Amino acid sequence: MTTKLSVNINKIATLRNARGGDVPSVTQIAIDAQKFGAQGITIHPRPDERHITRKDVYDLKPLVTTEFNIEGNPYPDFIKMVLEVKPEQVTLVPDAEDAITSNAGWDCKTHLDKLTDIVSTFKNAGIRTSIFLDPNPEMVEWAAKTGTDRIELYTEAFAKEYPNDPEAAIKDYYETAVKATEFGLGINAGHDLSLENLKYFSDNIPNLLEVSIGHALISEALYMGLENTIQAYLKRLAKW
Ligand SMILES: CC(=O)[C@@H](O)[C@H](O)COP(=O)(O)O
Ligand SMILES: NCC(=O)COP(=O)(O)O
Repeated sequence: MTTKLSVNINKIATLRNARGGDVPSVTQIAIDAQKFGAQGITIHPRPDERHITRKDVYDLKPLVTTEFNIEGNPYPDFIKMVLEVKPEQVTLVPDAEDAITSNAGWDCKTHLDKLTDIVSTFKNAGIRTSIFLDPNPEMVEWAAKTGTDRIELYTEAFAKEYPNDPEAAIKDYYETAVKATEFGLGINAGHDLSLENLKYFSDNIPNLLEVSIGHALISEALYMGLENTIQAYLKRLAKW
């Protein structure tokens, strides 16, 4: 089983918004990223529209011919928009409106009733659900109780520790992935994954279905070009 690469294009919108026009075009990048081999497009429309706007979400829907993954904190407006757009997947992320970026996974035990209700709403609409989760094996059981299809391993801690001690960096993620498989949950991963750390991560996490990567990938594309960068990521994920 090869892990799918979903390219997060938030940072294209960041650059576009810097001048208020349509350069670079978020929609054209989505088309081209898929042409270059991306197996999904991920966006994270935040309430302040710092990068991806609501308009982007609707504009992108007909253009994503691979898999469309919309991430966000399930505020009522977010839920309404996702139900209207109907992406292949929605990823629930518990970040505060003013957070500089996503910075934690869900406490599924504390928020069990809320998450169960939201997961059910999306699944009844035919949208696959994924819950952003810290690498904590004990949280997997609570994630499973929500009825979610998948978890997304929040990989910032791995990315930070990997250069110093790869085995220590992967340990909790491996154990969480094993537990997720035991509970029948699909496994996604994302946040701060890069060309440097991705192969080690994907080689050591069993049953990894999808990685969503944006910040590093778009930054690396400034030097290598988008097509070369996407191809380099796909090579890291290939299981020869
Ligand atoms: C959930 C996650 O870790 C990232 O997908 C997040 O979307 C990054 O958001 P920013 O691009 O706003 O940093
Ligand atoms: N879910 C993670 C994602 O979509 C991209 O995170 P990052 O690569 O921008 O840190």
